[in-house]
Amino acid sequence: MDDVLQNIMDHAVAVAREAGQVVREALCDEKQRDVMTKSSTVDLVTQTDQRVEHLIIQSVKKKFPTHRFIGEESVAAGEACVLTDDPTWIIDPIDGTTNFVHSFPFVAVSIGFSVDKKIQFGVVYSCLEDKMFTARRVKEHSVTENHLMLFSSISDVRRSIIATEFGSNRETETVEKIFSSLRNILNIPVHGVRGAGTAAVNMCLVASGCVEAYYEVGVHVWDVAAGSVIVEEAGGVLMDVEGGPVDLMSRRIVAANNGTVAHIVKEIDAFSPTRDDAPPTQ
Ligand SMILES: O=P([O-])([O-])O[C@@H]1[C@@H](O)[C@H](O)[C@@H](O)[C@H](O)[C@@H]1O
Ligand SMILES: [Mg+2]
Ligand SMILES: [Mg+2]
Repeated sequence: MDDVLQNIMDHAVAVAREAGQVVREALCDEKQRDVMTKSSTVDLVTQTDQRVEHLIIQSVKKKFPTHRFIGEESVAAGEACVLTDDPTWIIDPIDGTTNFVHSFPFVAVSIGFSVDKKIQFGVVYSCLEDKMFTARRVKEHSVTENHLMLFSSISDVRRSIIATEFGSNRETETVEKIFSSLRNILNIPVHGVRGAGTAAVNMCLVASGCVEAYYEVGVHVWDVAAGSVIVEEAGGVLMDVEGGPVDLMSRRIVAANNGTVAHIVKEIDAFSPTRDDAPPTQ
């Protein structure tokens, strides 16, 4: 399986880089950043998100015709978000669409690959920074990135920077929960709170020692699938926001450099969005 998996991963890296070039070119063309909305007026999508996802899926289908897909924009168009044991590509064609629309410099192509419901490798290409983060689930740590800094060994959360996002749900109750968690984290106190505007890049910031932890409630499996293996293979830990094992379909995640910092979970005012794999409502 090793050579076969490496061949698949090599293709993921190549198609992520190709997709990143499409994103960079689209950034220069207002039309290709025209905004449409999905679950809320601030949950943005553009024709470029859709075009990049199509490019990736068609490229993979040619080489690996039996593989399955979970793509953010395919799910938005009505495809089921169901993870089977089959080889499955979990794709966020543009993670950080709001950043893309506003030319804010953190925009990633995120590709996770699953077999037997386990993420085998992750590829996150931060395409405006031209940083390619990859990791493959093997015994030894396998994270590669051309700018990887030292993984953070900080275990005192009062000396940490924590990353999070405000998401795209503006319902009063959700916003209250988000600010309640933010207040609790800030009052630890931590050195700072940051957000790149993309879950995948936030997780790569954990893996590269730039922040000590990232948490969010409201993400989707395509936001975090690739980053999950990049964090773990860098030596980090994943957890649910209330502690316990992470469930990538639950829309809740903590990614931390170590188990001590992961205890920020006790500060998070958790809630449970509708799961990614929930049956469609009639
Ligand atoms: O939509 P997208 O840009 O692919 O992904 C984004 C995530 O990376 C981010 O963590 C979340 O807060 C945003 O609401 C959005 O979901
Ligand atoms: Mg995303
Ligand atoms: Mg996206």
